[in-house]
Amino acid sequence: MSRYVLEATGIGVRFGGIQALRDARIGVRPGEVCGLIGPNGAGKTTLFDVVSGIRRPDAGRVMLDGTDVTRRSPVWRARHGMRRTFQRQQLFGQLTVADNLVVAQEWRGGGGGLVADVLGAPARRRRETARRERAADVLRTCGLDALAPEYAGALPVGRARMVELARALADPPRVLLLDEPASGMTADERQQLSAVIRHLADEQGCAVLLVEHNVAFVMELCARVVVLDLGTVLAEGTPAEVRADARVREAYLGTTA
Ligand SMILES: Nc1ncnc2c1ncn2[C@@H]1O[C@H](COP(=O)(O)OP(=O)(O)OP(=O)(O)O)[C@@H](O)[C@H]1O
Repeated sequence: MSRYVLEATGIGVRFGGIQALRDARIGVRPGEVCGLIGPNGAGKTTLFDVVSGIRRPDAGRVMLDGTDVTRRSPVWRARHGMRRTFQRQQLFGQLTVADNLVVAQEWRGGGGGLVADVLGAPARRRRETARRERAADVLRTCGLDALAPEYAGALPVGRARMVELARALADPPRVLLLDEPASGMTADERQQLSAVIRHLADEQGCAVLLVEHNVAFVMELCARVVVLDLGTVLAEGTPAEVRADARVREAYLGTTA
């Protein structure tokens, strides 16, 4: 089995008197879809924040492709192929769906700076065209092409969530972190979401880690599931192994699956 492209080990995070994470760990391999589940307050979002670089842990380390990135910024991690979405939507509501995806590629710079922007230098225009084409491709992959000219702020929640995913894909990620991607989606939308995530993992070798409260969705999509409880890993394995685990049933699944 291939090694982890993303691995966090021994992670500890404390908020005042609350030990949110204690010796927590998570790893994802290229082409793997891994689910992170657990009861409210288990520490899932905190672990996500540590992995994506938003929060520095008090203990432990995060490795990306064999490099210790524990002290690297979220931007540095993004430049090295890591993308994430958030529980709360982060789209630019006054921009169209297509423009949201174009903007997501702007961090690479346009080439030539402000002067090139103002003068409309050919290299700048070519880059803009390439970004628009890339945006159109990703929207097609996500089944969103019809929404390209719509304002992102006017979309129903399930569609907006899908656009968030599309935006995270505008620059092809090697590691994708999805926080509650299916929340607010209809059953059809969830199915479409699953298909896009599977395509990313299977065809592009992307490593996907997702936090999701919809346990049925996780169990169907993910090859491996990690269960967090009280800030530490309670169990880990295939969906069938996790479902059969007595401690997991007692702490979590007993009431939800
Ligand atoms: N900024 C913060 N300040 C203080 N305590 C926090 C903070 N963020 C999280 N916590 C606490 O840390 C623990 C883990 O929270 P976290 O949000 O990571 O859990 P979660 O598993 O994502 O929960 P949920 O499923 O409800 O989103 C909880 O006890 C929470 O109250």
